[in-house]
Parts: sequence; structure tokens; C-alpha cells
Amino acid sequence: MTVHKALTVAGSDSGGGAGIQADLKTFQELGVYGMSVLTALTAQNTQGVHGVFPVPPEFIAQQMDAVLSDIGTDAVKTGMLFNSIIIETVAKKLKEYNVRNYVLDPVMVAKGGAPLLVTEAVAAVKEHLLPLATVVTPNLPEAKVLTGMEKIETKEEMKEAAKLLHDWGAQHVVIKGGHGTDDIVTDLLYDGREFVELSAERFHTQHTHGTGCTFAAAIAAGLASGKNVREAVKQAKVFITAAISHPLGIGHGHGPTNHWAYRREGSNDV
Ligand SMILES: Nc1ncnc2c1ncn2[C@@H]1O[C@H](COP(=O)(O)OP(=O)(O)O)[C@@H](O)[C@H]1O
Ligand SMILES: Cc1ncc(COP(=O)(O)O)c(N)n1
Repeated sequence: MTVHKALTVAGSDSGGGAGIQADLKTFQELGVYGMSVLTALTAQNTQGVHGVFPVPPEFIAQQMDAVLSDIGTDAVKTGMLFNSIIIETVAKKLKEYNVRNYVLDPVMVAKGGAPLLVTEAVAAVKEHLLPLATVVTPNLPEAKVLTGMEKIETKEEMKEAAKLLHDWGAQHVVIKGGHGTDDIVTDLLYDGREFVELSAERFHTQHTHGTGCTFAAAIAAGLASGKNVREAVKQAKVFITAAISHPLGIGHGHGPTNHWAYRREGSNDV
């Protein structure tokens, strides 16, 4: 049996809907062996982030060494990296172990508004991580911050942002449309040559905690299993749409998505 492996380098969400918890659930659902390197602990639930406790960079490096020197991985996804020292540490290890399938989710702000990346670290994302990325997956606000564009609302503006991020080193760019308002939510994939639109119905729900984490983790799982980027992104879109469309309804705020919906869709058991 071939075991496909994926590693998430991200923050912990004690509420289980985003961060490493969302990533590991997604890896498992897509049949990939999941591993995790913690960059920060958050005291978090569906109502917001109540505290952040960054992990010392030396210990992040030690976790990456432990996993990559022994088990190895077929793909890496990064999420919350919090500050520039952590970003530089992670970038150094990705290069040292010659990681191939790297999905960069440039997490900046939690759905409730809490910062998950200090403002000064945006430059480090661009300088150290974008050039290593097989795929970068910004949402609309993140794409604005990374590109410095005044607004990204139309398809043409999404295309312009994707081209800039590709020019700065990312091999593929997915600009996610979750923060738009149309009844159809469209993500845009760019490979440096052509644009592919991935559209789905927009669900009018507040249970979207962890959508970005889950989507990027699903892309990493697809790449780890040998899919090409386009196939992996398409599968991830179906995965996240299923997860959003069958909310669990737990907690008092922005609830998590349903990570088992994709596997169980078709049975009546989602
Ligand atoms: N309300 C929604 N209905 C359907 N799909 C959504 C909805 N919100 C987000 N998505 C999808 O979830 C994924 C994550 O997008 P987004 O929410 O923009 O990212 P983030 O969590 O980083 O802010 C994208 O594929 C997006 O199209
Ligand atoms: C530890 C951690 N990482 C990432 C997110 C972003 O979540 P979302 O995917 O909803 O933007 C989060 N809220 N907490």
C-alpha cells in the first residue's frame, strides 16, 4: 500500500474548526496521512480568538527537522505563521528539505477580526514564501494586502492580482472569492498562462470558520496523492463546498464547516 503524506505547518485552533485541526481532519478525509508542526497556539472558539501564544522559532525548526528527516512528506501546507522570524524559519526548512508540493495559505486575519499575522510580516511572506509556493491561496483581503492594489472586486481585478503574485514567484495562484457578495462564489486559478474559474453556489451562512484552511489543506492532500494542481484545486473546491453546505451548527458564533460532508455526500448521513 502506498501511503501518501502531508504536513501542515500552522496554528492550533482549540475550537477545532480552523488551523491544524481543520487541516488534519481534511487530510484524513482525503485519505492522506497527516502530520503537523505547530507555529502558535490560539485560545479560540466560534466567537473569536481569545489569546495567541507563538511557539519559539527554534522549536518550530526542531519539529520540522523531526518530521522531515525521518518520515518525509509528499506535500506541505502552511497557515498561520504569525511573525517574520517564524516565516524565515519555516522558509529555511522548506528549502533545506527541498519540499516540492508547497501550498501557501497567507493567513492574516481570523473571521472574527483578530490578527493572525503581524503587519510587519507581510514583506517576509512576499520575500521568503511566495517564491517557494507551488500554489498560493489568498482570499480577497489578503490579495489586496499582498499586491497593494486599492480594490479587488471584479474578475479583471482578480486576474491582475493573480498575475502579480505569479510574477513574484508563486507557480500557481488561487484568488478565493468567499469574501465577495455574488450569489455564485468564484475562485480564480492562474498557472502563468491561463485562468480557470471555479464557481459554486454561495451559501448564506455564518458557519464559515476555517474555510480557507480546509480549502488549502484539501489542495495539499490532492497534490500529496499525485494529482496535478488543477485537479487538486478542483477537488478542494468540491470538498469545501460540501463542508460549507452541511454546517454542524455548533458554538454560538461563526461555526466550523463539516469536514466529513464530502465523504458522506450521497449517503443521507451528512
Ligand atoms: N458562503 C460561501 N458559500 C460557498 N463557498 C464559500 C463561501 N465562503 C467561502 N467559500 C469558499 O471557501 C473557500 C475559502 O474561501 P474564503 O472564505 O474566501 O477564504 P478565507 O477562509 O481564507 O477567508 C473558497 O473556495 C470559497 O469560494
Ligand atoms: C489557528 C488559526 N489558523 C487560521 C485561522 C483562519 O481561519 P479561516 O480559514 O476561517 O480564515 C484561524 N482562525 N485560526
